Amino acid sequence: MVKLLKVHGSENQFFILDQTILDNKLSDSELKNLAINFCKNILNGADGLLVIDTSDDCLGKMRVINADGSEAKMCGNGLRTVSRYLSEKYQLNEFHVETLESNLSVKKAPDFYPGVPAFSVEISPISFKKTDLPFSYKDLNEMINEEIPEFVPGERFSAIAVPNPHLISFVSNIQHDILNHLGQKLNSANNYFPEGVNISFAKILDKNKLFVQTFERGVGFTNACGTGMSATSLVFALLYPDQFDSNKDITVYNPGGMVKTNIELNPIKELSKIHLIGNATFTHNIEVSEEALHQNQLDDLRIEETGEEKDYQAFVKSINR
Ligand SMILES: N[C@H](CCC[C@H](N)C(=O)O)C(=O)O
Repeated sequence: MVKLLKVHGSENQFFILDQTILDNKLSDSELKNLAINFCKNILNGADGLLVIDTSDDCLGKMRVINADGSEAKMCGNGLRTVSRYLSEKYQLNEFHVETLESNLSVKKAPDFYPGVPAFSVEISPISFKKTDLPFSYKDLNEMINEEIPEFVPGERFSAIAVPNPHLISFVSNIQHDILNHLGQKLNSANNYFPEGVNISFAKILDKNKLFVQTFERGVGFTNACGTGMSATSLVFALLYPDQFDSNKDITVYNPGGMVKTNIELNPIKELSKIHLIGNATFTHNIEVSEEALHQNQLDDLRIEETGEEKDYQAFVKSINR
C-alpha cells in the first residue's frame, strides 16, 4: 500500500504523492491523469497534485500539477507543505528543495497557532521581462503599473514571473465577476499571455497589510495562491513605498486565512528577495495500492483525518481580517 496526503497552505489544497516510495514511478501521463482525477473527485477535490521525487543536489524535488493537468514551475503554498513532509521524513528543519527552475531554501518557522505548523520558503527567481512571463502587449518589454484598457478599463496592471506567471492589479474593491471574466479571457488560447497567467486583485488594507484574491491558471478561483501573494507583495513594495515598512513582514490576508511575506528590495528589482511564511497543514492520510495509482483507479482508498483542520480553523478565527 502507498501513503498519500491531503494538505493545504492557507486552504489552497493539494494532494502529495512521494514517487520515491513507489516500486515503479508514475509516468508523466499517469501523473497528469491522476492529478485530474484526485482534484475533481476525491475529498471534495483540490487545486493540484504535488509530486515529490529525488534530487541530485537537494533534499527532494517538487513538481506541481494543476487541477486541469497542466504543469506549473512553482507553487508557494504547496512548497510549504512539501517542506514539512520532507522535514518530518528526514528530521531536518532547514534545507533546499529542487523546483523546475531553481533550488529553493526552506526552513521550519514558529507555529502560526497551536497545532498549526508553519514553514518559510524562498520564492525565486524573479523576472519582469515579457519573454519570461511570457506576454505580448504592444511594444512593452515590462508591464509595471500600466493602464491596460483591454484587461479592465481604468485599472493598472503589473506582470511578474516568480517564475510562474502573475498579473497583479491593486483595486479599491475586489469584484469577482470582473476577475473571473479576465481570468477566463487571459487563459484562453491566442491572447496576451500565450502560456496563461495567474491573476491577483489586491486591496491595500493598511501599512504592510494586504488582501489578495487570485484566479489561478489551470484551476480558477482558489482560497489563496502562494506565488500570487508573494508576487503581489513585491509589486506592493515597489509601487507603494510610503505604505511599505521594509523592516517588517507584510501580512497578507486571503479567503483561506493569512500568510506573511518578507520582501528585501534590491536596486536591481529582479534581485529582490521574497520569502513566503505560512501554515503547512496536513488534513488527511490516504492509503491506496500502487497498482490502483498506475491504473488511475481511486474508488478504493483508505482515508483518515489527521485532526489538524480544527486547529487551522481556530487560527482563522483568531485573526482579525
Ligand atoms: N496555478 C499556478 C500553480 C500553483 C500556484 C499556487 N497554488 C501557489 O500557491 O503558488 C500556475 O499554473 O502557475
